Amino acid sequence: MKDFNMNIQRISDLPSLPQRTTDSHKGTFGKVLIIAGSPGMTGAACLSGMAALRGGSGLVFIATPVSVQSIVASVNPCYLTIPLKMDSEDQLTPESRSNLLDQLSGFDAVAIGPGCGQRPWVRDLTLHLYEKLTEPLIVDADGLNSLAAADSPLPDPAGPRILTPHPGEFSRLTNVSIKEITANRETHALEFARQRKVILLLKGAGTIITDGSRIAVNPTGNAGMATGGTGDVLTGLTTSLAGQGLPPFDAAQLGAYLHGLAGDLAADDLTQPAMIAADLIDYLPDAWHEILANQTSE
Ligand SMILES: NC(=O)C1=CN([C@@H]2O[C@H](COP(=O)(O)OP(=O)(O)OC[C@H]3O[C@@H](n4cnc5c(N)ncnc54)[C@H](O)[C@@H]3O)[C@@H](O)[C@H]2O)[C@@H](O)CC1
Ligand SMILES: Nc1ncnc2c1ncn2[C@@H]1O[C@H](COP(=O)(O)OP(=O)(O)O)[C@@H](O)[C@H]1O
Ligand SMILES: [Mg+2]
Repeated sequence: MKDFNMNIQRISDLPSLPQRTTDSHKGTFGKVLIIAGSPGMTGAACLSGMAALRGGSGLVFIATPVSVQSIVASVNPCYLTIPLKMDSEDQLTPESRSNLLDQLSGFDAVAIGPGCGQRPWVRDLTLHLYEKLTEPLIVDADGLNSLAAADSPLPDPAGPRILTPHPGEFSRLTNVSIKEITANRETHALEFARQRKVILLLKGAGTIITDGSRIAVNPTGNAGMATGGTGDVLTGLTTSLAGQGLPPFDAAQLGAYLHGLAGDLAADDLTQPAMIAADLIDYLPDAWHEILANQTSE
């Protein structure tokens, strides 16, 4: 039985936004960590970090391999970076791993996966965080591929989890073909979220957000967003909203809505063929304007 009780018809259907009182400070809007990037895929780390900033986070940290830390850090001065040091087996050195894990409780939300590559350290860290992290964890891209490659069945997670696969990543996670997933998106999404006790955000035209019982189909977005890096932007945005204290379902739903709205505004100005993922970052302020204006007027 399909339960589409969460379709957004009006902006006022959206989850409530984090409120900004005059005495707010950086800590009010969350401190988030995004574990992302690798040689050749530093863009994914930068895009998700910048999206988290434009999502309203107070502080954004990007943990990235030390070999690309200066590249990532050079792209935007507003986020901070944490170096990940690897050993000869391409695992985190014990010092680097404990340094990172010791800091985790200080973050309000953590993301792993964009541009990480399918490396031993990514698999080890993703599985550890997925099982043990008590804060919200957003798993995307190579984090999802790590979960899919896990030998044993996924454990029940210790905290809220938001998984953000596109159909290709979801096919790896479920061993269901992309064709079958695309033909029965809601059924497969509901079942996965219910079985794994996670929030699933299944990307595509009409992104689905479900916790296994509620389901929302995102009405914003367009085919101009079929360009590399737009999913990395969504990861940053969703992580930012979760880090600002939105319940995970709401963070995913509002993240998808804002992301697609920025895409629609970008397409109006730039055309669908010409828009790129970085434009979504530039159009997020306009998307926020539209949502904030409507929230006060309705
Ligand atoms: N500038 C950068 O640094 C970028 C880095 N990226 C990273 O590249 C890595 C690989 O991710 P990719 O997604 O590119 O590669 P994947 O191999 O995971 O996924 C691409 C394949 O998934 C399938 N697919 C995706 N969306 C689909 C849909 N809506 N319907 C049907 N099939 C669909 C297609 O077969 C497609 O070829 C990730 O770590 C990602 O974060 C990408 O995000 C692109 C930009
Ligand atoms: N035709 C489309 N209509 C609406 N949104 C789309 C369309 N094609 C792609 N998108 C959106 O673009 C993003 C692509 O994510 P993903 O494939 O992970 O990109 P990347 O990994 O390159 O960053 C998703 O949010 C998806 O919903
Ligand atoms: Mg992606």
